Amino acid sequence: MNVTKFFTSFKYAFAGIVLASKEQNFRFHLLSMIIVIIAAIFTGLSKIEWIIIVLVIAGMLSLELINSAIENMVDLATTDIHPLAKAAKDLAAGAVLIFAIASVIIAVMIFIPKWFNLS
Ligand SMILES: Nc1ncnc2c1ncn2[C@@H]1O[C@H](COP(=O)(O)OP(=O)(O)OP(=O)(O)O)[C@@H](O)[C@H]1O
Repeated sequence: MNVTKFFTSFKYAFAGIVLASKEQNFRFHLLSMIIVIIAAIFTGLSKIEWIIIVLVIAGMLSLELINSAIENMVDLATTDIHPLAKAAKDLAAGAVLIFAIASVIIAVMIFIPKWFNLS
């Protein structure tokens, strides 16, 4: 195993996250993540609820990075207006939207019963 190559790939992966942090959508997700973590700390979650929250946050941020990567690849492939370019970008954006909706539903299912003593 090449240790130098292994750590270099970490450097590039981290550069990707830094690059994404300049985008408005990613910053919105980062802000949401901070709010959710603060809410989770004050609400008091079980271990399994924390696991779900961590998975949802990681999934959301990862999906946003993949969406940005697809947008960049499409822009690199063509500067023309093309239905396939539109489809690629819209499909990626759709994937982000589906996960975002699921994340909100999961957050509501975890937090609301605790806040209003419904569980
Ligand atoms: N080359 C293209 N051909 C056809 N439609 C395109 C093309 N590029 C973008 N579009 C359409 O315009 C929309 C906005 O494109 P844009 O490149 O601004 O992406 P975006 O989703 O707004 O990304 P960002 O997160 O950078 O704002 C896309 O979702 C797509 O529907």
